[in-house]
Amino acid sequence: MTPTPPPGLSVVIHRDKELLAHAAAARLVTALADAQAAGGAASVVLTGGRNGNGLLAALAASPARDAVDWGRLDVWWGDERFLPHGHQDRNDTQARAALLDAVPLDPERVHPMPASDGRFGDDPEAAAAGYAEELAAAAGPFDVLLLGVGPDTHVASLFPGHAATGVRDRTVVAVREAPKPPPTRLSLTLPVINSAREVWLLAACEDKAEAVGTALGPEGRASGAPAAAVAAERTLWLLDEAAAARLPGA
Ligand SMILES: O=C1O[C@H](COP(=O)(O)O)[C@@H](O)[C@H](O)[C@H]1O
Repeated sequence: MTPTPPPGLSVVIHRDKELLAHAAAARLVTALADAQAAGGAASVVLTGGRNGNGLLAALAASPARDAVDWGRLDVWWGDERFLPHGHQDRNDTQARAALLDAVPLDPERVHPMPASDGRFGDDPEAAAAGYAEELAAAAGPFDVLLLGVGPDTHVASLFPGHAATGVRDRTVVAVREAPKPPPTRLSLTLPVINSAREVWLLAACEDKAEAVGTALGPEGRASGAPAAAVAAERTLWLLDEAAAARLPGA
């Protein structure tokens, strides 16, 4: 029997990763346009990784993208690889290439996490504190926060069993010795992630099936999977069939 999901959590399964990217992009256009209609501005927190960048590329290719008023969108990041500005492995470099450079954003509303050659120098703790200050100065909860799910169940740069994953007293944390390169990263913490109005977790392809099965399986949070600890007002898992293959009842 398939267990009943906790309140606020839902799972949508698409045929394959391309359809997932296009459907998630369409969903994001609607969510941001709705938030702007209701409140004037909207905010989104971007993720790195294959599925997050796939969504942004699908959005760039969609004629519906202009339903978003890009000049009234605040863009934040959920995590960043702590590398020099413009490095090709930085999540913000990849997001700019996939979408951001192609839409008329207000540069003042784009909030990349600091780079290792930026104003805090090569000091990730100072950079995390600086981003936390920037966040604190912003109004209101995020409208949509995107998370890619790693094959080890990590989200943002919160890895299973890693000290940063347990941090509850800050909004942004420096991550050292991450198991996935590069080892030094910055990440939002779980309390701020869970304070978003909506969090969407994206996972596609076979290599994510075990992680998805663990996070959404009977053990849930007790599994220690960071992805299982994500619980916002609305938590939406957006999967393809391959990533959903080990869900309970699949
Ligand atoms: O390193 C990272 O990995 C995850 C997942 O990436 P994927 O390529 O396995 O989908 C991503 O969510 C995170 O933002 C990123 O820094």
